[in-house]
Amino acid sequence: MLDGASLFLDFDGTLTPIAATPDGVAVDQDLLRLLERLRERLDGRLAIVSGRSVATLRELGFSPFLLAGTHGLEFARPDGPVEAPDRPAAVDAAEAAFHAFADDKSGLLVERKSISVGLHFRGAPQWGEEAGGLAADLAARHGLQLQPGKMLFELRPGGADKGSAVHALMSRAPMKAGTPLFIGDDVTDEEGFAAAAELGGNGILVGTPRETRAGFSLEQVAAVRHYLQQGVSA
Ligand SMILES: O=P(O)(O)OC[C@H]1O[C@H](O[C@H]2O[C@H](CO)[C@@H](O)[C@H](O)[C@H]2O)[C@H](O)[C@@H](O)[C@@H]1O
Repeated sequence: MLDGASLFLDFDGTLTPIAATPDGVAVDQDLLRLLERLRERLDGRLAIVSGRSVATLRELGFSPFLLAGTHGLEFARPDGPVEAPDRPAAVDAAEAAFHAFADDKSGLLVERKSISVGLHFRGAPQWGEEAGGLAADLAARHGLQLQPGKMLFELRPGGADKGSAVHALMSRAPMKAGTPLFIGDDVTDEEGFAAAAELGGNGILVGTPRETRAGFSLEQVAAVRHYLQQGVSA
């Protein structure tokens, strides 16, 4: 399936196991070398499509790759400038409200991102329902998009998702020369799977089986790594 593919890779939960906190993830040199070799084999048709900001993806080591960050709101060519909307004042207001809710509750964490903000409750799942209610209220009040994730509620500007990112990248070189294959684990990856299918490609869901628009599955991050390694050596 990798032959002739334009490969779209999610990051958290796909290329690296889920960690207790956003800062707890690590990107090893073996992974970066593997992705570089794969990109070479695919004539450049490899992109990382993540909920992380482009700035964070670059801090993690992905500067030399084609990137779509913040769930399709930001784009950057390898080592090139970042195309992104400005951070709206509404996101700052939501961030302040998240802090007012979270700062006196052990285990909750507010993640400030370039043009969005996340409220993580992995360290305090008992607050998940209330955190979701707050995030929904703030989304409605400030005209923001509510993006649920894994033990996480994010608020961001609307108008894009991982599906629109796939469509945008597939309209340009180098990705447009291949058939899209989207690999991801999260609900936010479903739009990516759907877009890949609309364009004649497919998706691979990583992790616990669920209703999905992906046609294939891999059970865990280690299996993704193995699959990509096979793609390089085939
Ligand atoms: O689209 P992705 O690359 O999968 O990014 C989605 C979000 O991932 C991060 O949060 C998730 O991973 C954390 C580290 O493993 C984990 O602690 C958290 O519970 C998960 O929700 C990241 O922090 C977010 O900014 C991304 O949007």
